Amino acid sequence: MTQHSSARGNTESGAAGPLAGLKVVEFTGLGPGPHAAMILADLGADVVRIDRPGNAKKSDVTARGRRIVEADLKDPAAIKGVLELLDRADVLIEGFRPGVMERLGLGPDVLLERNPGLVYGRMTGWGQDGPLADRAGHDMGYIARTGMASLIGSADSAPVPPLNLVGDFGGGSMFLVTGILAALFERSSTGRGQVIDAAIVDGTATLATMLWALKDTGMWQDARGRNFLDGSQPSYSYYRTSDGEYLAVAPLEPQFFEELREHLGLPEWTQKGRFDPRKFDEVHQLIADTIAQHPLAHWTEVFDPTDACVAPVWSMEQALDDPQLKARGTYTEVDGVTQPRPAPRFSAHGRLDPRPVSKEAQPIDTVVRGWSVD
Ligand SMILES: CC(C)(COP(=O)(O)OP(=O)(O)OC[C@H]1O[C@@H](n2cnc3c(N)ncnc32)[C@H](O)[C@@H]1OP(=O)(O)O)[C@@H](O)C(=O)NCCC(=O)NCCSC(=O)C(=O)O
Repeated sequence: MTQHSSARGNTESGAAGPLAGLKVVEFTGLGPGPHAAMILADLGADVVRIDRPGNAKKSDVTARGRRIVEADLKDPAAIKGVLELLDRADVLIEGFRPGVMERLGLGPDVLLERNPGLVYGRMTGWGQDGPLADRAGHDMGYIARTGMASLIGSADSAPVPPLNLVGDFGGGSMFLVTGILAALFERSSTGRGQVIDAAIVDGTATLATMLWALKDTGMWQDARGRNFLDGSQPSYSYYRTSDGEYLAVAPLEPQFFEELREHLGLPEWTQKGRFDPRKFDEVHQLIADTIAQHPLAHWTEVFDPTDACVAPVWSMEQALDDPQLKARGTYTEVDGVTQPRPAPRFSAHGRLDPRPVSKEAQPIDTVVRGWSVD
């Protein structure tokens, strides 16, 4: 019944990329689960998304590159088709509250018994166990409990939410993808799949390992607005230009700060003074006053050819015209929708293009037939 010896079996996706032939079933969730499924699809996997009836037409670009089947999972007849699909799958992704899949008869015990090679990816905020496992949550709360939110923002203000990039995607989807790929590697020698319990709190904590290392060596304070990477130090800060835009100024190393100093005409003592908290305000003011004299375009022209580690703070739209990103083709357009291109890049495949968003559901039987058992 299972096909776990082959991650490159029959598919209808015809996709290019290192994961071509990998069969993935995604149960539509929020944020990180769909993002992880998107990354696998971007890299060529044949991802089939199981959505609620009527939802396919609402798909947005985060659903790119997938085929969609609609199924009412509370209907036993629909579950039968879903089980047939999962019998043929390499990977499952779900992001419901713990226990939801079990109540649907789609828990890991049932599915791994039927398909021992299945890699069963579970994406949650709190994890599959612990006192909060059953509680609802969002990115903001997950990163708050890891101690990370307390470090972002200035000393005299509330923490600043780093959008949902740190928790949902940095600590969430990226670790789910890592777990899935690691389990597939292990399966290639054992033939067996396993359950991946990807919790945003665990991933976020691991993302911050360097901060724990710095704290251990006395180079990091457990407080907001007191550390060299949080914008409080003058040579790692945002500065306002004469046209009301912002410049990111980040020459941490002496040789790079020296380039900044020369181009801004700062006095020599600022090289050392920038690390002295008693001089922070003075150095900050000197840099701010100089940068405020010209518009962003001027500073970009001055600093782009240097190693001063200075960059314009673009809006999303401005980023599309950034010369470096344009040269790399970081963004592209598919069916009239601007979006980031798949990352990373593979020498064997060149630059990958995103596949379009499908807004039409396919019958599940068609997909099952296409995923023939080897
Ligand atoms: C996000 C949630 C709090 C949302 O909670 P709920 O809306 O109560 O959803 P649950 O997951 O508990 O349950 C989903 C229910 O939908 C049912 N369900 C799901 N799909 C279907 C289909 N296709 N058909 C019929 N029924 C369905 C499923 O059986 C469950 O029913 P019952 O079993 O009958 O209940 C939770 O899913 C969760 O904790 N997920 C893990 C963490 C997470 O994803 N957090 C948000 C990250 S995004 C983020 O932080 C951000 O955007 O910000």
